[in-house]
Amino acid sequence: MTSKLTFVTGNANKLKEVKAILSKGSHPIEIDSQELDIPELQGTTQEVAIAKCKRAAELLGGPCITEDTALCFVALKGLPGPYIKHFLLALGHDGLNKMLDGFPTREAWALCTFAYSAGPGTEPVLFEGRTDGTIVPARGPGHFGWDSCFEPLGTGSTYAEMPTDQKNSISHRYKALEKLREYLQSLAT
Ligand SMILES: O=c1nc[nH]c2c1ncn2[C@H]1C[C@H](O)[C@@H](COP(=O)(O)OP(=O)(O)OP(=O)(O)O)O1
Ligand SMILES: [Mg+2]
Repeated sequence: MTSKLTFVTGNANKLKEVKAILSKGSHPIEIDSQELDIPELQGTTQEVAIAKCKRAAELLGGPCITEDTALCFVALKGLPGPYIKHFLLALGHDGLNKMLDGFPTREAWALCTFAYSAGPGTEPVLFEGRTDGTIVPARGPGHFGWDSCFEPLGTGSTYAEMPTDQKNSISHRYKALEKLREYLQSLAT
């Protein structure tokens, strides 16, 4: 039995990965999506995620999930973090690399925060996934954000160079979704 879940996002690449990941496994979850323009709070990744999910549930008038992805540089104590979208837009892959010139490390971590709301007026539940890696000069297709300049630890490839299934088995998004899947299964039993 698959349960349908609404994912509120404006990012087609994210939607594709979420559908691919949740359609697999012993308890597949079917996803439909709504593109709502929700302003993103400034704050910690948790605060940003909770505010977005609360707003999405209010606008939808029902249960939903939302997701925020942060790219955190060790040398910058976790920044750009949830503001990566603006940094990527302004600086591009080269600029993200140049930001780290002169710092002792190019290590970074990708952090995915899913938020599940049972409906308007309820407190969203958060599910986080983290993948450690290094910021490298872009390699591979550039169609999904900073995929081409993030090389997960021990893989020798950037996310962009990996086959989809490989990224979807190690990514920050996969790890967060597995926790969300477990939670939804616990609700169903
Ligand atoms: O796996 C990923 N690999 C590479 N880049 C990624 C990934 N996941 C998000 N990204 C990019 C999209 C956006 O530039 C920023 C996060 O911003 P974020 O607000 O979470 O995404 P978004 O505004 O595009 O979609 P949404 O409508 O779900 O908020 O990092
Ligand atoms: Mg966003």
